[in-house]
Amino acid sequence: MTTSDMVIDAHDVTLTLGETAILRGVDLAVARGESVALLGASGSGKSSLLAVLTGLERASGGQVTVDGLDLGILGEDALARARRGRIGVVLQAFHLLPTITARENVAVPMELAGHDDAWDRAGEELTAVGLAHRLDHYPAQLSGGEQQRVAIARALGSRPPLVFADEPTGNLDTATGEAIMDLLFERQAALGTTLVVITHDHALAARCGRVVTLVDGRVA
Ligand SMILES: Nc1ncnc2c1ncn2[C@@H]1O[C@H](COP(=O)(O)OP(=O)(O)OP(=O)(O)O)[C@@H](O)[C@H]1O
Repeated sequence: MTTSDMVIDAHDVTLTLGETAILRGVDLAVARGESVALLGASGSGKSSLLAVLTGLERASGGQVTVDGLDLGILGEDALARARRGRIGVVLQAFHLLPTITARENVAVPMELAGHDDAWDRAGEELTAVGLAHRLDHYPAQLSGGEQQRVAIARALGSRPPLVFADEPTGNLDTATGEAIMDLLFERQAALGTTLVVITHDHALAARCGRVVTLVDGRVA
């Protein structure tokens, strides 16, 4: 496989905050269209690695390339643009804006990513995740599972090549969580998206094509 087939190509990544070595030489290569679980116990460094791979935190050492862009050499503005266009994120706690509707929550990031037809596409995305009847609802009017469906529509709406799902079922009961993962994998397969699922849940991790385990800031 060539480097260009890799959506994530990280070499010897270190992250040191204060005196603490948090990531200690992480190597991670994820191919286009792959689904990979990043599995690890609490404190193993999953969130820190996510922050580095999404450009929210700069690595202290090593090289991080995402969709062909070397994050280490980008300025802040270019990093922010890269995040908007290339990376979608589904978080555990939904993180929808409470004062705007489901449709607006999906449309706003699409507009920021430069899509002229964001409003129509937001409607289509929400329909694709089974929420055609909830377009004008505010987050507080939606169940936890429905809010997570909105979060999936929002993350995949701009068709980023790479989507991270950080404990995407964490706030949900088992059946709802499984339905959310079914939906996420279904949309990933339909769109050919690369998906990285960050989790401490072995059963969830096993549903991904490959499992990468982090132990104490290193890939085990
Ligand atoms: N700003 C910081 N300064 C110093 N240490 C930190 C900082 N942020 C995180 N850490 C430490 O880095 C280690 C990894 O934390 P991280 O949040 O990445 O782990 P995690 O695997 O995501 O854990 P969890 O599943 O509990 O969210 C932990 O020991 C944590 O205490």
